[in-house]
Amino acid sequence: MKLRFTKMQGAGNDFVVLDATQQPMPLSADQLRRVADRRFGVGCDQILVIEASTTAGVDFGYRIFNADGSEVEHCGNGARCFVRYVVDKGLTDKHTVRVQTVNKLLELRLREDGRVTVDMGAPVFDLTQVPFDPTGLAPRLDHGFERWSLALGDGLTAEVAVLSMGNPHAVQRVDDVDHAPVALVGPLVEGHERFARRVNAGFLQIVSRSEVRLRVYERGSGETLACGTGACAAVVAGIRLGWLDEAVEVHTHGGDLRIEWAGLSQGLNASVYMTGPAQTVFEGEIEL
Ligand SMILES: N[C@@H](CCC[C@H](N)C(=O)O)C(=O)O
Repeated sequence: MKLRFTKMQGAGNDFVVLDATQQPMPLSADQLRRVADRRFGVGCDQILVIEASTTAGVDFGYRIFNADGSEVEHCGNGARCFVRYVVDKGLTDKHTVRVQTVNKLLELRLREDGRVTVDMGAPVFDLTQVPFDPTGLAPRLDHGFERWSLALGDGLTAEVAVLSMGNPHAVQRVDDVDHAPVALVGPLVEGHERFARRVNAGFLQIVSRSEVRLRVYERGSGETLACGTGACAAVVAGIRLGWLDEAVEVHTHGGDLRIEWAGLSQGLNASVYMTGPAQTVFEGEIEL
């Protein structure tokens, strides 16, 4: 079977985008892994599948698969590439589109300067929804928000803030992201037994109240150059812990994202807004 694809990237988080608006594209987990493989396939962090929608007020369906073939709920950088794709391909003439993921309705806006702003929805702090099991742990509280000490084995621990942006995140503060042990600690947090569906592990360096640096070891894909939902989760955690103001520039190894959340002034269920780049890299066809 021949598969036509578009390769895209947002702040260096890269995607294979598949158009399933005309016909369904039921790929097996093996086929998804092959597409994502950087040596035997196209290579990407995530595969994004664009589907037609039959729901009133919803323009498209949006399915997301990690490089390991697992289907996930949300992808922030992917959402920006999504709107760039449907506009560039003429699948819509709207510059604000509404898309349905497996658990969220997102509004994506293509701006005049080519960047994209996404209403990422409200963060979720209910631990059962992350899901995270804190049984037997005593949280450390700052400004009323918890951080949990996770035992990682061999005397290692990580103190993480836990929340969901539709997908699960555990954010820890580090002094310097360049020297943070992401390759060692990332997988231990990602697969920690307290996270029943695994978790994205964020490493956050505070530069000032409006500027941070971030690395994320992503569930199902390993460390990526940027993670949009990870940036939202890290900024929301930093705001709740009293470290950050409501608008924050996030520097990742792949580019910069702007994250805004007015949760302390407008209520915890205020939406998080993310703005950043989205680009097409090339198009092609792969035999599966
Ligand atoms: N790169 C993404 C997140 C993709 C999904 C994530 N790995 C998960 O399993 O939840 C982003 O930009 O948000």
